[in-house]
Order: sequence, then structure tokens, then C-alpha cells
Amino acid sequence: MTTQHDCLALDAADPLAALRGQFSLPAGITYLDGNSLGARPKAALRRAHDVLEAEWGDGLICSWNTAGWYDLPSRLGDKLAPLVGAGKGEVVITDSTSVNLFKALAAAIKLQANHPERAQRRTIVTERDSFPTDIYMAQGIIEWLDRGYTLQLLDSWDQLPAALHDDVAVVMLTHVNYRTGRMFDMPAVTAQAHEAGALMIWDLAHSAGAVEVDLRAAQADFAVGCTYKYLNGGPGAPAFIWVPERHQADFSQPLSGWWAHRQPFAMQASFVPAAGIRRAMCGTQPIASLALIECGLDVFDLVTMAALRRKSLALSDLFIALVEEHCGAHGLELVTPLAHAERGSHVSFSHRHGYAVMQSLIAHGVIGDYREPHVMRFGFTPLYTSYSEVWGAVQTLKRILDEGDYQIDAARGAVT
Ligand SMILES: Cc1ncc(COP(=O)(O)O)c(C=O)c1O
Ligand SMILES: Nc1c(O)cccc1C(=O)C[C@H](N)C(=O)O
Repeated sequence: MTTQHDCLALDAADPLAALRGQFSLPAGITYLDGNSLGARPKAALRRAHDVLEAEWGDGLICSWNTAGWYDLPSRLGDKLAPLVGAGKGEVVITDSTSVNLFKALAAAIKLQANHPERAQRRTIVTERDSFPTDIYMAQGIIEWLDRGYTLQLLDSWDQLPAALHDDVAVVMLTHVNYRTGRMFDMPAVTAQAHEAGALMIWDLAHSAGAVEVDLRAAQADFAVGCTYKYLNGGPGAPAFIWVPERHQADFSQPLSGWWAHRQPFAMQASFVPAAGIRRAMCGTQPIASLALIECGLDVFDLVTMAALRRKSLALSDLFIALVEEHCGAHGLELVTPLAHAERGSHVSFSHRHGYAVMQSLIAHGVIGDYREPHVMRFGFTPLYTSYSEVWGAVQTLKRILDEGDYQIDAARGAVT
């Protein structure tokens, strides 16, 4: 049995505790939703001010050259790269995760279509439980191509081996599932896809900055992910795309805007792709938003992913144990795997009134979120979450459930 006193002792001994000071978090709030939108690094306010006042206000158009705006997507990509096991020159921060997925899928389909033995393959495999935008982007590209491609949706992750037949061109999976928090064994699954002759694309939205990822060691083919969750880049901050060096020369994507051109300012009438990772870009980047990502990435210089992962698992283990001990009588069902190797950095419990309970939690200062059907999600971000906050969150949940202090017919906001 863990007590509040034990949690305070864990905080006192936590080597990462001081990192919370890097973030601006409102007093009295326990923030367990860094898996949707990370907290604001304190440094971002100053950076926003500098970008708007000095770089935009004073520097005007000259800042594309003088303030490093032009190279920002690839410079920040290099800074992010070690967090996902990518090499220098292999990551660019640009566009949204959805758009980057479109580019990666298009490039993978083309690579296979140009392969002498795989050109006839027409199946793309993903999970039915993928974050919907991944499915929608695949459906969009299939419909637009109109060349007989089909999307095979797995109803359960263990159906993958059987699904890897000789028509599969591409496997596209989310490393850590947005709803369940379940994590795939990236090297093993990538190897299975390759053995079947398929290319492997990973969506790292819930992995980057949350769990240890080594894309190069896994020999994955492409990856995408967002910066606004565990990387604390800010709402709607641009996403990233990883194209390993070995695929860059053959990486061809149809959103061939001028920022992907070898010489954008040569203003030529025909498209010639840039030699390296810049060919994964499209058009002009949102500099004000992009610049803030650096403040989130800088915090990762102060810590290792191994240390973050250790604390993340300790926080989620504690949460699961406390919920089961204190709230066990209330029909909560753990959706997230218990095995560490299969768990990301958030924990989901389903409850038949999950939405209403989550709204009550939020009203009482514990912010998580809700996903259909019935799933309450709690994200653990070891950079700024303490063990005593986990204790407090579970006590609040217990009180709400014990007292039935939630409104079953609570009106829904557009974002849940
Ligand atoms: C797995 C996954 N992929 C993609 C996205 C979103 O993509 P976008 O940033 O394009 O909205 C999310 C969350 O929003 C996600 O959880
Ligand atoms: N991207 C989001 C948004 O635009 C609004 C609200 C939430 C989000 C999220 O990131 C949701 C998140 N990907 C999820 O796992 O559900």
C-alpha cells in the first residue's frame, strides 16, 4: 500500500524534480494531458517576444537570412533527431503530422511501385484503432491514386503477422496507441514487415519525448510525429518527418512545393527536389510557431530519455496501483497494458460515464481528457509531473466516484 507520505518521499528523491521549474503551470492544477498538448516552457514567452519584436518587427524580411528562419526547419529537425534515434540531416520539422503522413505514404507507395519485384503490391495495412487522421490520410491517398490500392484495417494488433501477405506494400502503425497507450515492439514489427517485403512507416505522435525510440536501430523506413505533445512545442506547432539517409535519394512526394526545390530562389519553371531532407518540405513555414519548438527541445538537453522513461513508468505504475486500490469498487477498467514493454506514457481507464467523470475531474483541477468510447486518458509527463500530484489526482477521482459528483448529461465541448 502506497501512502501520501511515500509519494512525498519519492518526490524528494526524484532526480528530475527540478525540471518542473522549466515550465509554466497554473497553481492548483494537476496537468495530466501532456499527451494532447504539452505545457508551456517558461522560455517560450521570451522567445515569442523576440521573434515578434526583434526578428519580425525590426528584422522584417531580412530575418529569413539574418535570424536563421530559412534553415529553422532542418536545424530544429537535427535537434529533435537524437530523441527518436535519427541521424543528422534526416529530420525536418514542417507541416502537420497528417500532411507528413501523406508525404511518407506517397513516397513509400512510389518506392514499392518502382521496385522490380514489388510493383504489383496494392495493400496498405494499418490498425482500425489508429488515430483517425492516419486512416483518413491513407483513404484519401488511395482514392486519389485510383490504382487499385486497398486499406486493410487490423482489428487487433496480434493480427499483423497473418496480415503480412505478399500483396502488402506498406505497413503504417502508430507506435503508442492514442487511446489505449499500448506500445508496439518497433524493431520486431519493422523486421516482420520487411521480411514480408513491405515498407514500414511509424507515427510517433505519442512516442517522441515520451518513450525511448531508435528508428535507425529498428531500420524503419519513414516516421512522422508531432511536437505539441510531449515535446512541448505549443498548440498546433509544426510536426516532423524522418526520412533516413538510405531512402533520401529516392524519396519522392507529390506536395512538391518550392521549399522542397533544390534552389527555391532560382525561380525555375520545373521542379528539381532538394538533395537532402528538405525535399520532404512543401511551402513557407509558420516561423513564429516553429521558433517556439526550440524552447521545448532545449529542455531535453537537461535529461536523458532513459531517465525520463524510468520516471514515466514509475508515475504510471503508481497511478494504476492507486486507482485500483482506492477506486476499485467503481467499475473502472484498465485499458492500458501492465507490461512495461507494451506501455507508452499515458494510462487509460474506461468507465461508462467516462466523459462526465473527466469533466468533473477537470472542474476540480485534474486535467486529463476523454476519447470515445468511454475512455478517460491520463498522460504522465515526467518533466513536470510529481508523484504527489498522482496521489492527489487519484484522491480527487476517488471522491468524485464515491460521491457520484459528476453530471451524466454534461454538455460536450467541441474538443473532448
Ligand atoms: C497518432 C496521432 N497521429 C496524428 C495526430 C494528429 O495529427 P495533426 O497534428 O495533423 O492533427 C494525432 C493527434 O492529434 C495522433 O494522436
Ligand atoms: N491535435 C489536437 C487538437 O488539434 C485538439 C485537441 C487535441 C488534439 C490532440 O492532439 C489529440 C491527440 N492526438 C489524441 O491522441 O487524441
